[in-house]
Amino acid sequence: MSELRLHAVSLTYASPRSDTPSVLERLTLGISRGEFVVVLGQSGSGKTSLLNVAAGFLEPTDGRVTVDGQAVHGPSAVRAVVFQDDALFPWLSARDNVAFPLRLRGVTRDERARRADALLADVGLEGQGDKPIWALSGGMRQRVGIARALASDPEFLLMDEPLGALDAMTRDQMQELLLAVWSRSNTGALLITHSVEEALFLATRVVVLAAHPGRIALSQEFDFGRRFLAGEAARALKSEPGFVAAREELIASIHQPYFEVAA
Ligand SMILES: Nc1ncnc2c1ncn2[C@@H]1O[C@H](COP(=O)(O)OP(=O)(O)OP(=O)(O)O)[C@@H](O)[C@H]1O
Repeated sequence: MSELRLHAVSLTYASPRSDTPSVLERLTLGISRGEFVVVLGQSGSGKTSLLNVAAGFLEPTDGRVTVDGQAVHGPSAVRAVVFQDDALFPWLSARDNVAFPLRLRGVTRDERARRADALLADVGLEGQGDKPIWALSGGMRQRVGIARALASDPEFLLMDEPLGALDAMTRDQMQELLLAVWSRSNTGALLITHSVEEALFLATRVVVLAAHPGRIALSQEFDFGRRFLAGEAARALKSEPGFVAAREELIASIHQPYFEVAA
């Protein structure tokens, strides 16, 4: 089983001051294919920094990042990233946005269009390929972003607040879609969110970061998402006593002093 792993990763942003504190300190975290890891933590606890290190956008100051034990440096198609603001090319159609990574890989024009349309259908946008980006709603744009990330056939899907800008109803629908896409694509997912409910619903494992310096304060497994995929209703799961109790415990843990655990 393929694994993306951060080994004792520390990160300090370059600063002229020598006493700049670490943003991440000796943080160890593994994400296997088939796992859905969701990271919670107070603002400034280092969540985005952690994702940027995992994606290869930032090189750790200390420690290392591996995929299947092999050290990785820099971004790669194996670790696809979905951003909060979708980061699409506004002058291209939905299809051409999704096809873009395929174009970089030299896939022929017809094959690109065929695969892009299939990926759009996978995220519920069948027949919408010709639409320009500006004609799509926020939720639809985010779906195009997810389809584009999947186009490179990644092993890992890294998502920084992908649903943060959406209204509550669209966000609920997109959570369900994310679970379906994750399950079908058999990727390892790493998602950052400020929503404890979203974390609980999606995650096979929730990781809470403690701040200053960013480190893992809590790592706990859940199965609400898997139960949803097995046919249970989302609303029923989210109002279950076990879900509500876990939500309250996670909220409390985000605001507490911590001891360190390895994930
Ligand atoms: N490019 C940068 N240069 C210097 N410091 C940075 C940079 N990016 C982030 N930081 C600092 O690193 C710390 C962690 O930031 P990060 O964005 O990773 O936290 P976060 O948990 O994602 O926060 P939020 O929930 O508000 O998005 C913060 O103190 C932030 O000010």
